[in-house]
Amino acid sequence: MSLYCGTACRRKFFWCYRLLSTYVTKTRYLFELKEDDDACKKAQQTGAFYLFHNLAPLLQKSEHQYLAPQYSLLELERLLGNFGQDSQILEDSVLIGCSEQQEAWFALDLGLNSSCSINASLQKAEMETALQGSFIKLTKALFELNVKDASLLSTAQALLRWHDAHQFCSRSGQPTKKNVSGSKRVCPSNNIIYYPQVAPVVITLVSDGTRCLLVRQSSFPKGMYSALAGFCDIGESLEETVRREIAEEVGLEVDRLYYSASQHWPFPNSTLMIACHATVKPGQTELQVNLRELEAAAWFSRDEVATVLRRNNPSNQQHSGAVPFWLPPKLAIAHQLIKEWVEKPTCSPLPA
Ligand SMILES: NC(=O)c1ccc[n+]([C@@H]2O[C@H](COP(=O)([O-])OP(=O)(O)OC[C@H]3O[C@@H](n4cnc5c(N)ncnc54)[C@H](O)[C@@H]3O)[C@@H](O)[C@H]2O)c1
Ligand SMILES: [Mg+2]
Repeated sequence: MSLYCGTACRRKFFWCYRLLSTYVTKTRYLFELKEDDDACKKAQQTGAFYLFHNLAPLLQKSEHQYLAPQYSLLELERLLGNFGQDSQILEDSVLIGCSEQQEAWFALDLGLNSSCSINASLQKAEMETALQGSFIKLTKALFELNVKDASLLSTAQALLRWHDAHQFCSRSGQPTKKNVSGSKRVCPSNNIIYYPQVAPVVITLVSDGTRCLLVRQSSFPKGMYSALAGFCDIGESLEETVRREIAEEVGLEVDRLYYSASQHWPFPNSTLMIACHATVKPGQTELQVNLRELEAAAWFSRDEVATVLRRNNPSNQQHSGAVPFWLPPKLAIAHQLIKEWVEKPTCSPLPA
């Protein structure tokens, strides 16, 4: 096919373009911004910025939840000017998404010490006053954000953290340079390209048919039980990770395995949580808890779990000195997995 195919072809392209869904158009636009530094710089002119300070997002408290305010490039430049700061810090911003109307969204950390920002450590309290908000740890705020902001800020924090931790090439020791969107970093001395990393983690709700297995680590908030989770080792398939983790942590052998859903999880670093249901053979349910990994593990009936899901707020629970039993909050995939088990006793098997 020749490169130039005339009016008919242009018309065809026009119709193809018109037929693209909003989702596809948005995805193609984001792809262009990731690849093309000039296009991304242009998008910053009309884009919106979310602010962080040492990886804590700037939030404003409304009646029942936190809201994440956005700022235009002009507003940011004015703000930086008021604080006597160089607008060079804007080069540290990372692309985190865009609206359906193709307004690009960026995240910028005003408190991290980055190689390309001269005065990166701005006064936190003064910034908060000027911005009429507070920089709040994501571990505290995540569950009080709407779904869209929770997802955007999780992505933003993961990307900002990755850039902060990958300032130097692990081969040459030289400073790496980020592209405008922040989708990669390159070592100018040897052209090695570094891409943001995600660690795959499986999270599995094990059932014996009538009961499910819930576990707790000593690091969990008091009284909270969750499904069993573990990082994938190099060389493993997801199925192998599930079998190994369950054997390692509670001494059980998996009989059948079903995929459920997945979720990006920002804590403690960026992980991709892959959620599964698993069953063990009837009669092979005796737990041998690995106390190096877990503080406790136990079987719970459907009724017990359903009751806890209905009143799942530790502070609402009336208890006479006893530690309340509760489950992870709605936003966590563990919650969705447990709810799915309570509502749908049988799940469809993983497609071959
Ligand atoms: N979103 C949810 O609903 C949910 C629920 C439970 C756990 N999680 C997340 O799952 C993750 C893994 O759970 P776990 O702690 O039981 O895993 P785990 O059972 O694999 O134990 C953690 C240990 O694995 C090792 N490890 C191997 N690869 C690692 C890597 N890439 N990063 C960090 N440590 C690594 C470390 O020694 C670490 O102490 C945790 O980060 C936790 O935040 C999320
Ligand atoms: Mg684990």
